[in-house]
Amino acid sequence: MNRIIRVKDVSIGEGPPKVCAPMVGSMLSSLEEEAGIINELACDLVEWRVDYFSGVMSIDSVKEALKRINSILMGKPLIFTFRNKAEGGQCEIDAAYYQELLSAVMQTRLVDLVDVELAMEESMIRELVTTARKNQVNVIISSHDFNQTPSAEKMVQQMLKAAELGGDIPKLAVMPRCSADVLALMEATRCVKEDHGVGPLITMAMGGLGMISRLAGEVYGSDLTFGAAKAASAPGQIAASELQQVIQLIHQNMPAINE
Ligand SMILES: O=C1C[C@@](O)(C(=O)O)C[C@@H](O)[C@@H]1O
Repeated sequence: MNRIIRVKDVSIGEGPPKVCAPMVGSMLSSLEEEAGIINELACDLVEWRVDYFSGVMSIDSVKEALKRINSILMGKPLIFTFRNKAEGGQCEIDAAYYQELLSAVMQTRLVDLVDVELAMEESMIRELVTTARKNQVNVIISSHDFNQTPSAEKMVQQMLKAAELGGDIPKLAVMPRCSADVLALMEATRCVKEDHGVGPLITMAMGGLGMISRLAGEVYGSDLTFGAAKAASAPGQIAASELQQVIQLIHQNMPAINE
């Protein structure tokens, strides 16, 4: 399944890792401002972290905001993410509303990718994947651990499970406690990509210790990384423009083996 996902004119899974800037505004006015800033940034995609939005409990408000955001963003592919508190998000919603929200948003066809958490019930994940397919939306299936880094074996299993459930892009974010944890995240990513042939992938070790993983994805197999526009959405995220410079530097020096 190691393939290339094409969203608008961005190819995820080939060339240098793509840079995604998160939008974290709580009001429509701040989201509009962020979308304007992102238009000027050297980033490839945008993520709307809707768990930061004050209108998140109204599907109509979310749809309205989505239309507005889309009209400002000049064709950059959009990832729609509701991040539950247990996985580092701002608030918690029940499973039924999570499904209703994501399904309604996919049906607008105003998003290119949607983030679905691996911790959700399997049956719900499969239903969301079916809705995504019907609406030509790609699915990221994600898992986050803000406290620790699981064993490399467990991380491999999590990514393979995400792919088995129909995810187009498995994603894993973990918190390293030592340099061995950072290396374990990288090794797990390499193993899923090279030994199991599954990809594209998005992985990162968070915090300062993990920052190298946000820069060096092309070396070990992560195809997309998050860089801050107005504000960071996770520990260890650096400014998207600085991130892009380092990614391009690494890319220019990569041997042809990864071309
Ligand atoms: O899952 C992720 C990755 C992330 O947590 C990071 O560490 O950059 C940032 C989030 O906005 C995104 O949804």
